[in-house]
Amino acid sequence: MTSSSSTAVSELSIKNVSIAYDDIQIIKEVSFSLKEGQIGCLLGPSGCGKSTLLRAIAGFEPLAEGEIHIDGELFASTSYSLPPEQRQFGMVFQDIALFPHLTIFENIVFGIKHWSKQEQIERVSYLLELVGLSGYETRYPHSLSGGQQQRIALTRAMAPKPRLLLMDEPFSGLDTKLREELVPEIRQILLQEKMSAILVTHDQLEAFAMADQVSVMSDGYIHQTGSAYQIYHKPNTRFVASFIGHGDFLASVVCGDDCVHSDLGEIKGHAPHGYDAGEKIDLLVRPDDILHDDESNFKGLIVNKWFRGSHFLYRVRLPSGKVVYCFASSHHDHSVGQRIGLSVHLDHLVLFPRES
Ligand SMILES: Nc1ncnc2c1ncn2[C@@H]1O[C@H](COP(=O)(O)OP(=O)(O)OP(=O)(O)O)[C@@H](O)[C@H]1O
Repeated sequence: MTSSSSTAVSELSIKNVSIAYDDIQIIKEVSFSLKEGQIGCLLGPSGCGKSTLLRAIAGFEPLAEGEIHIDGELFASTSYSLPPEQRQFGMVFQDIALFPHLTIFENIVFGIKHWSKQEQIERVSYLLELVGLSGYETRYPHSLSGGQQQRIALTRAMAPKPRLLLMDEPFSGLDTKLREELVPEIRQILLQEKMSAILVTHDQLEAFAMADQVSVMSDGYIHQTGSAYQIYHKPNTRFVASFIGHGDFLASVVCGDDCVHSDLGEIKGHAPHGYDAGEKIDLLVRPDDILHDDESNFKGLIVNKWFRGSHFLYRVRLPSGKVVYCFASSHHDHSVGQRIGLSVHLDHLVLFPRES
């Protein structure tokens, strides 16, 4: 086999997949697809089933229901499973697991030893340049920093030109600063290689920085699959609304086809919301919907505050007694117990049926 015999771009389709351990359903009828060359993310709290779903895609878990296809070809169903080694997928894990006794070159060619020597040399040289580590061929893993080792782990997984790259919390062992640098860098590398990939993470900022589409999971279900913008601004369930970013639900009443009456007064949206006048609903309010404004007569009492460098995040008690988040520029340093002016910037109404 030569390097040209495998493809680096694939479309993945997960249809109605369920997975069970000892009759306990862990993954429940999940469906999503990933276009070729795109990066998807499975995002959710610990124990929601992200790794289980990723392992099933890799071929390590049997399906209790559903099908997995790559480019229209059946990879797994309840009665069939293409063996993992025949799927041509690459994998990167949190535990970097480079072989310590092998050089960087030997680590990277591990999955392409059947290629000709010349092809191996060209592939390693190309990939090392891509990840900014040209000339590291003869070094050993212990002489590399954590970020460099993770880049090599990625390089090793990409070397055979996998049809799909699966990454399970690959950045969680790295410190925050390094992660912030490395994540967008790796996204660029994957885009440049047009490599389809799926990232598992519980960190939403990492998901936002890496993925074209994010599937938000909870308790074995996928609640929503969409862009970072969609899941933040147009969450389709209460779970997504509260898991992604900060937010509060204000018990409100519909007062027209594009407006609601809430603790913030009457709020008019820019589009019809689909609820009937008089209906009781909950309105999602994000910190960036309520801004500190010295000129405003609408006041809130600060009950908590967090300095975030570029801004302050305040918890403020509204005149109604309800407590909400509020954004302020970092120069507006007020104390807990102080009353500050608030202005409401909310015209995209996200409403949910009232919970009793
Ligand atoms: N081999 C197994 N046998 C039985 N139950 C398992 C097995 N592997 C995982 N589970 C259970 O399945 C559920 C989902 O686990 P999974 O590791 O997929 O979650 P996760 O979202 O990746 O969590 P984390 O972010 O903590 O890694 C958990 O309740 C876990 O205890």
